[in-house]
Parts: sequence; structure tokens; C-alpha cells
Amino acid sequence: MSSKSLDYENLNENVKKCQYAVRGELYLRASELQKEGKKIIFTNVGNPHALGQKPLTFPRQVVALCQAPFLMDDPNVGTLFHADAIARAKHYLSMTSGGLGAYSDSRGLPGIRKEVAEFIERRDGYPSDPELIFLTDGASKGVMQILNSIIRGAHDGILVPVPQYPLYSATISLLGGSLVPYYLEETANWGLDIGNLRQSVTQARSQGITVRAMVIINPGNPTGQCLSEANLKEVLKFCYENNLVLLGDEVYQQNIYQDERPFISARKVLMDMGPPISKEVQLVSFHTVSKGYWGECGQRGGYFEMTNISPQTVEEIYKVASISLSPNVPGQIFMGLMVSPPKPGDISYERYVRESKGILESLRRRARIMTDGFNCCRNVVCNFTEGAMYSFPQIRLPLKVMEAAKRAGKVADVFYCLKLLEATGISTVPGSGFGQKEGVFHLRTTILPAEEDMPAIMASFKKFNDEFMEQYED
Ligand SMILES: Cc1ncc(COP(=O)(O)O)c(CN[C@@H]2CONC2=O)c1O
Repeated sequence: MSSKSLDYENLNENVKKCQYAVRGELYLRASELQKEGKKIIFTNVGNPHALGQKPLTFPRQVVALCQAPFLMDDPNVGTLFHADAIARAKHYLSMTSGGLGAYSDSRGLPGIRKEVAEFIERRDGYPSDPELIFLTDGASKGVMQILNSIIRGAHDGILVPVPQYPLYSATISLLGGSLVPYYLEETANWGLDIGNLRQSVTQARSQGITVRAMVIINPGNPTGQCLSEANLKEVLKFCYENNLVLLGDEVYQQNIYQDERPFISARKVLMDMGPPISKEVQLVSFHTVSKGYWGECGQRGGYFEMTNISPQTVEEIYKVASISLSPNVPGQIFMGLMVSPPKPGDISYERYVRESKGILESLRRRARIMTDGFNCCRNVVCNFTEGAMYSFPQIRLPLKVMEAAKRAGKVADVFYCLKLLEATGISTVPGSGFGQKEGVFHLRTTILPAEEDMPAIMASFKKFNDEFMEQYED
């Protein structure tokens, strides 16, 4: 029988080439162990509610009423839902053309895009145009749409920070483009070095690659660093000088755990720089409801905002978005609620502030507990998690581990993470899944396990690591 179209050997080569380590070998092994009854701590994915974080009450009340508007016909609805949640649900339902079951415009509901624009204006102090904001099924889909618009073939290069979040490497592979790495400096707390950027671009160009865009992830995933205003100015100037569109992945902008480098958006810095840069540099900024203190990953709410992109290009991106008909409407409503939460004086305001502040303060404490826990191990060095949701310690491994890993046919940090998983049930992602310098090894875990469980998890890690090192030390 001749081989069929969807047989492996006939698949699109780009499909076979792309990799996404966050749900790769370690995750699959952890799932197997879980099926065998082993207790697994899935700290490999930035998935807060899967690790016990409670959803914020107000957004869930509003979306519940939007999903089941008949509840508002019940005379007792006020005993279960606050008046501001009821009013908000009616506000969103009035924007739809028949409730949550109807498609919306392919760019998302205009009323919610307006709320996003108003949020950006409040945050940055510059006007934002709803016509340049598209709502998406999570930031992932927005990133894929924009990269799809940029990459024309193998000679088109995208500058990506290494270590990087593998949505970028996987999507660039899938689209048949070229990833151009720029290495973050671990000893400078994962700082971005413009000299390294220049070197990467020069090298890529010498290989016939046209570098077309640059990705920044701020705060960083997996590295957690927060870019300073000075860094952002350097990057925007670099993009201006090299005619690059900047993709500003800012999905962790609510996740800030230090006061030295508060979040500042690439768009604000761009506008502050004034002409010619503020008029010339093309920027696309991404945000999501999956992160922050919302953590509503499963709702699939996201947006991207375009700056200095021509109407003709916006039309093309709109045309492609229309192929998927409509971003999911509940996710859009979550986005509207996130960018326009209860205000002082609203009935739900106190509870909203109490819940969100509580989550953020706990995340900040957990970042510290985890960093200190890793740094208690003699062969582990861990930068503090300034932002985002991850810890990315460097694990120094002796020669015998390299040899054992080689015999097992594994990369050294995959070998280490598998042993960690088998011994403790802690499911992580090996640093090799994010890219790292030759001969240096890391793992990525999240700071999401419940705060009360953290000390025990870090003790379990230390016990494993010290025993592992005894077994393999030179
Ligand atoms: C930097 C970055 N950008 C975009 C996304 C996509 O988010 P949504 O599509 O959900 O909006 C993620 C998700 N982070 C993944 C998910 O969990 N762990 C991770 O590393 C991310 O870390």
C-alpha cells in the first residue's frame, strides 16, 4: 500500500523540525508516572490554577452571568452576584451580536478593544488606537500571526533572546524562517548586551540571512529578568538603526517581584524617545490573561497592539485573522475585565484588591524562597526571579554525569531532570529546551507551587541534588 498523505514520512518537514520543550520529554514522562500513581508536582508550566491558585472572584462572576444570562432573570440574583458584576455582564452582552455563542469581529469585540486602548493610555500616558489592537486566543496566537506575517522564507531571520520561550523557536521553525540567537548574560542577571546583538546580526547577515525582527520578553521567560528603561532605549535605537520590527512580549507585566526595575512598556519608552524613532520603529506588543495575578490560562484571552504599522499591513493581518473567524468571546471578556478591573468605590473593588494583592505578594515571597532554596546547594547558582513566574537555576554537573547521560543517550540536563522527577515527582523543563551556552546546564521550574508547600519542595530538591552529586562526583 503506497504511503498515505498523513504518514510520518510525508509530513511537512517544518512540522517535524519544530520542538516545544515546555510539554516535551519530561512532561510526557511525568504524565506516565502520574498514571502509575506517583504524586507529581507539575511545576513545568506557568499554569497557576493547576497548582492551586484560586481565580479572582469578580471576573468569574461576570463571565458566569454572561454565559448564563437567564440567571439575571432570577429575583434572587442579587444575593449571589454583586450589582457591579451584574451591570458589567450586561455591558459585555450588549456588545455581542447574540451573546457568547455568536462569532465576534475577527479582531475581537470593538468595545473590548476600546477598553484595551484605554488601559494602554492610562499605563503609558500616550493615546492608543483600538483599530490597531487585535484580541487573540491567548498571546500565543498573536505571536504566531505576526511571525507568519513577517517570515517569507528560510532567509528571513528573527532575533530571539537565548534562553528563550520556545513558542518563538517552534513557530519560526514551523514557518520555515531562521532563528537568530542573541545570548543573555547570566552573570549580569540575564542582562541584554547590545554588543552581542550586533555580533549576532553581523554573523546572520554573513550567512545571507535578512534579519527582520527582534523579540524581547520582558519580564523574561525562563530567566525572569526585567529590562530597564535604558535597556529598552538601547533596543529601540538598535531596531531603528537596523530596520527591525520589535516584538515586545509583555505577558508578565503584572508579575514584578522587586522595586528596582518596575515594568515599563516598550511602547512608552518608544513614545518618550520622540521622533524620528517614535515615528519610525515598528512595534507589536503582546499581553494575555494567562499570567499576572489572573492566571486564567485556560480562558485563552490575549491581545496584540501595533505601533507604526501601515493601514495596508493592518488590513492584511485582519484578512488572515478573519480566516479563523473570531477569537473566543469568553476570553475576550476576561481580557476586558483584566484591563478594566473594579475601580475604587465599586462594590467589588475591596475584594478584588485583597485577592489580587494577596496573590502577588505571595508570588514575591515564593520567588525569594525558591531562589534561596536553590542557592543552598553547592553546585547550583540561581539568579533572583525579578519577574515572570519561573526560576532558572544553573546546575553544575561533574564529568561523570556527562558520561552517564551520554550512555543514556540524553543531554546532561535532561538526564538530571529525569532523575529529579523519578526521585521527587518534581516535573521541570531542562534548560536545553530554552537554549543555553555550550557546556552550561539549567532547569526551569515555576514559582507556582503553594507557598506552604515550598519549603518541603526545596528540601526535597536539595536532598535529591546532594545525593545525586555524591553518586556522580569526580
Ligand atoms: C513569554 C510568553 N509569551 C507568551 C505565552 C503564551 O501565553 P498565552 O498563549 O497563554 O497567552 C507564554 C506562556 N508561557 C508558557 C505557558 O506556561 N509556561 C510557559 O512557559 C509565555 O511565557
